[in-house]
Amino acid sequence: MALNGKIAVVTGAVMGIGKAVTELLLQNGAKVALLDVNRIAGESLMETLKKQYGQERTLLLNCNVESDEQIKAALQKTADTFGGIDILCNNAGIMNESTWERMVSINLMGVIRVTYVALEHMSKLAGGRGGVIVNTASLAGLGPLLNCPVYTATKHGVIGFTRAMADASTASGYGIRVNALCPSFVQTDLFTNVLSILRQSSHLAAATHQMIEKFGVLNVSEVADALLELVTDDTKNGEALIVVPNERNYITFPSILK
Ligand SMILES: NC(=O)c1ccc[n+]([C@@H]2O[C@H](COP(=O)([O-])OP(=O)(O)OC[C@H]3O[C@@H](n4cnc5c(N)ncnc54)[C@H](O)[C@@H]3O)[C@@H](O)[C@H]2O)c1
Ligand SMILES: CCCCC[C@H](O)/C=C/C=C\C=C\C=C\[C@@H](O)[C@@H](O)CCCC(=O)O
Repeated sequence: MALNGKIAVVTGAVMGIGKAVTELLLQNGAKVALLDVNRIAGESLMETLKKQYGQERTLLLNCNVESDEQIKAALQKTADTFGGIDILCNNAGIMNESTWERMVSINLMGVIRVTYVALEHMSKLAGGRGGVIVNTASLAGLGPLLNCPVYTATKHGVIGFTRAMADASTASGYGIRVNALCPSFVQTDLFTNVLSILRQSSHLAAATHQMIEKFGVLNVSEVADALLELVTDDTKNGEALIVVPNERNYITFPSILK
């Protein structure tokens, strides 16, 4: 998929990975609707983006992915403003085991909610143009992070949902590719905040720090570049792309599961 003129929706767009994804999509000629709950950071980012990319290529929408009503309004506003939706980046997510039910509602259910509403705009069966959906999972979606079992479950769920939706799209003729992005640790507020929480539960902190040593820490640009590959490579559907520093690999799932 060539990005010039394409219309993208990014959730969790104003900080961290989502901000880097938004900027990379704009650099490649797309229009971007930024969906987020952080108004202050969003308004500050929009000032920068409008100066760099003009007034017409970005749209900031206050949207909590826990709210079906807000999601429907945001995607309708995007379609009305830009003329449709070609790309969806389900990126919004949190890491807080002490509010695990909210984390499930955002990390997994949020991906499901936004995907289902986006199908009404993107699917060729609904009069859409087709397109691509990339869900930000995690390396913790492929293997356990012992200090955050519920987070691990949400990311495993994102990958399962992604692969099932990819198969459903192919079988149904939606014309939509659906892929998962699985970064290791990334230098963002989410990562920094978790490290500070971990200090309070030292019995697991050591093991987590060993994993950080093992997998390394990515910068957000490396993650955004990997997402761009999933968006632009029309051969990718139902894939899970692992991203670690200086390396990217597509996971091969057991053939019995294909
Ligand atoms: N940082 C990492 O180590 C890492 C690694 C792998 C995957 N991930 C995943 O990447 C995604 C982005 O994480 P990040 O590290 O950039 O985090 P971040 O905290 O830097 O940014 C997350 C963004 O999502 C927004 N957000 C949070 N809850 C929301 C909601 N209910 N509705 C809408 N927006 C909401 C926040 O306001 C923020 O702008 C998450 O899904 C996370 O699980 C992060
Ligand atoms: C503590 C910060 C939370 C960040 C969450 C974010 O999604 C990042 C996750 C990054 C890496 C996850 C790694 C999971 C690894 C498991 O699959 C397991 O294989 C680890 C085994 C480690 C070892 O000792 O070999």
